[in-house]
Amino acid sequence: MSNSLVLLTPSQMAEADRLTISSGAVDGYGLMKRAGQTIVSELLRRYPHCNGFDVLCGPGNNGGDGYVVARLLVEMGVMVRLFAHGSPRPGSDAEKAVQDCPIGAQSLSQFSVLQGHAIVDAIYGAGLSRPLDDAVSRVAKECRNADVAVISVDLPTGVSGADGQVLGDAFAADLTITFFRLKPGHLLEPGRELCGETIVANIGIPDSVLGPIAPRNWINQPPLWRGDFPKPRRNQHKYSRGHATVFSGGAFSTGAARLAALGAARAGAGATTIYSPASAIAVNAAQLTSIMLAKVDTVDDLEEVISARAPDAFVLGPGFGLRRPIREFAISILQRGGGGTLVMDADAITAFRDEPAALFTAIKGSERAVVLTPHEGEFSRLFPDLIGKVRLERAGEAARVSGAVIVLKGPDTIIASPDGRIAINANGNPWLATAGSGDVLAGVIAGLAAQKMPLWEATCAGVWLHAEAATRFGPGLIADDLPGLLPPLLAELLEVDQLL
Ligand SMILES: NC(=O)C1=CN([C@@H]2O[C@H](COP(=O)(O)OP(=O)(O)OC[C@H]3O[C@@H](n4cnc5c(N)ncnc54)[C@H](O)[C@@H]3O)[C@@H](O)[C@H]2O)[C@@H](O)CC1
Ligand SMILES: [K+]
Repeated sequence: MSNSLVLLTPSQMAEADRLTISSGAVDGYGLMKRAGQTIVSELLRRYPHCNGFDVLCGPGNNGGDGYVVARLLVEMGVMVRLFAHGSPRPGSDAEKAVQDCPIGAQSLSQFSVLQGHAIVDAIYGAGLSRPLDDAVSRVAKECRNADVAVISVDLPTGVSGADGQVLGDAFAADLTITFFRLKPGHLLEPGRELCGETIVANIGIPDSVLGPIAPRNWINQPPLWRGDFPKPRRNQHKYSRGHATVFSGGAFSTGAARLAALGAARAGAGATTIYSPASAIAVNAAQLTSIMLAKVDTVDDLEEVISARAPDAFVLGPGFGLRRPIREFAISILQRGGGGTLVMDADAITAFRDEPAALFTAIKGSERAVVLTPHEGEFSRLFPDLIGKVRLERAGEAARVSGAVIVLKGPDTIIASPDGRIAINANGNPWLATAGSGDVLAGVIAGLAAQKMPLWEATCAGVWLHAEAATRFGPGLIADDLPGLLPPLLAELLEVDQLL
């Protein structure tokens, strides 16, 4: 699993600093000087024409980075105005940085925006622990409302590195420079938006510190799961490649199932079948070519089709409707042995709002693995106890409570495994906010799971592929386009030139 995709919480980052310092490789002030040096290089490269920099320093090490930046800029003859909020603890690295800084600081309360100056925000970073006080909020607001470039050190002051939430108020940066690894707050909204462009600087912390830290959060990018991505083999037949199935809604709502089925088939399932109620068979039949069709109205019908040809994956929920026996279908699939995966989306999630515990018990007692793909509304129906917690915590807790892989959908989709691993998706885009796109996603995940890709990895891959397809298509995307956009992405992932 790729080391470069690791996300570190602020406390894990503090541990990375501590391990680096205790290894003797570099001391704390040395790390701070390297951080300051990197920031200054970026400032000079990106803002060569500004009249000067206003460096705003807090009382901790984030402020310490700011004092190093101010010193280096002054030494280069650049105009600097320095503003301090609180003073560093005696004996701290930040205090050393103050002592080495050739210019004095005014109080932050004296600050007002000066046209032509860029702002270096070094008030709080990883140590932010409570809402900003009025003095800092006022400056954050003034900078947000002014036409001025803001460069934030580590994180925009006010944004929590742990979860991207705003504590009281926050700066909105054009550029955020963080160190060693991204933090969840750089990817989770609203933090991501407030960071502007984010870059990760190497300040000499060795990758070896990640061993003892054992991180559990990652950015969702192909190196996270490429090694598990299903590779077709010459000796496979269609069923051994993986059989995915999708439950259709009634005659007036069959499209969602077809979108999911096409998603599964394009993701590489060798065979895909739609289980349709008798009332919708004619509508489905008229629209399907390579996708197979079977009649399923009752739990008995379901048992029969499963016995005839045990599927590797099921998609239940999209367009299904709540008046038909959706809970019974879910429970029947879970209680029947046979392995494989059940992807539950939309109505399949909502159907259990009055008895979520019954679903979780069935999932935990089942031989099958489950993925739940709720958006926020569906999530709160199934996990009302978790309302009020931040998204990252909610997704992780929901996975533990339910025993399912959770895809908490949004601009920053989170994929949480019951074993505690979490990936945050970073390639989401506005084009995906279109009817039916979630149905395709459920199908793609089922298609990958049907090929025996490990489930959390399959889910991460599905979320990434789905978003990447939309990004490459851009404006005008409708969900019908998505399955057809997958082949070139698969070709890249599989490096087909080398495969055959
Ligand atoms: N050796 C290290 O640990 C390194 C740390 N670095 C910098 O150090 C930063 C973390 O430093 P710190 O842990 O000192 O934390 P911060 O500098 O972010 O915060 C300082 C302290 O302010 C107080 N505080 C937090 N929120 C507050 C609020 N809203 N109002 C008033 N006071 C508040 C807390 O007691 C906190 O410890 C990173 O963001 C990074 O910029 C870098 O210099 C690289 C090396
Ligand atoms: K900051």
